[in-house]
Amino acid sequence: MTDLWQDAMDHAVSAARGAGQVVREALLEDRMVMVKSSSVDLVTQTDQKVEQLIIQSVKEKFPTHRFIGEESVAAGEPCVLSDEPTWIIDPIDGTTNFVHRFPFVAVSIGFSVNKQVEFGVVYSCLEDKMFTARRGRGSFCNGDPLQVSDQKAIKQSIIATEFGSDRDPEVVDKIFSSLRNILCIPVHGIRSAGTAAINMCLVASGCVEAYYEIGMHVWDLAAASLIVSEAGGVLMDVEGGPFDLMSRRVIAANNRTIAERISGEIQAYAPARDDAAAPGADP
Ligand SMILES: O=P(O)(O)O[C@H]1[C@H](O)[C@@H](O)[C@H](O)[C@@H](O)[C@@H]1O
Ligand SMILES: [Mg+2]
Ligand SMILES: [Mg+2]
Repeated sequence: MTDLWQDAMDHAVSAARGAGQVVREALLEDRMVMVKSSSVDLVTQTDQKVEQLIIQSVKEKFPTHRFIGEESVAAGEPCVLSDEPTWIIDPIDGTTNFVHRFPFVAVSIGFSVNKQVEFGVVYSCLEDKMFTARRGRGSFCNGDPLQVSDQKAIKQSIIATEFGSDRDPEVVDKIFSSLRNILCIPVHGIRSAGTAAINMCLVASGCVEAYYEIGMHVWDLAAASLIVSEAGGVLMDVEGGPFDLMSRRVIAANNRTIAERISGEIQAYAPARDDAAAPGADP
């Protein structure tokens, strides 16, 4: 059976590869760092350039498609997930890593129709790993199939998380309280790659059993969420409900038991949703 979105997915893979080349070249040069919501929420000209390169190339081939791009939203574009075919782009996931040359940086391209992710592409540019997933057809890394870990015991698990860019002491207290609870289960270890997309691809690859975070955005999650679920993993809200792409909260795990155990240890809070300012969104 022909796949309606195969052409778009092929384009996403080639756009991500091209973007990765730009990112690698930029790492050899001086990087001018700017800030967005706070002094630790970083952006560079490379983030902006890569996003524009991807969007322009898509517009030429798929002129009716819509976009949610991290740097476009930062520049004032609306963040609307409609039923229309929508490209959800994080040009550099791991900008802080990129700025410091910490070697985990990804280009993330998700594609949704009817608010459902149809394919996801995460290119870990420095490792040269191309993670892909097509809904219903599995997840792959450089063409090899991915499968989540079969570990059932959280006490024999590695859990990934991130600290984000919110430095409100109350939020930081909650982050540390959750981390303490999970570490003291006890688990084998806690890891942070510095990019949500790569953390989730590590879950899909079976290297870590779960990843959780509050505060990242739809562009960090869209592509990798499908890569996790197509590798056999589960996605859940941090309070145990269904995963919501726009809620800025996620647990991605190898199985439901581990996801639920983590959810029981998290001190949850609710940052403003990605669609909070969208027309018709709940206040
Ligand atoms: O801003 P970038 O580097 O695209 O994305 C990062 C998120 O902003 C941050 O909240 C998260 O902790 C980090 O993992 C993510 O990749
Ligand atoms: Mg990101
Ligand atoms: Mg980014």
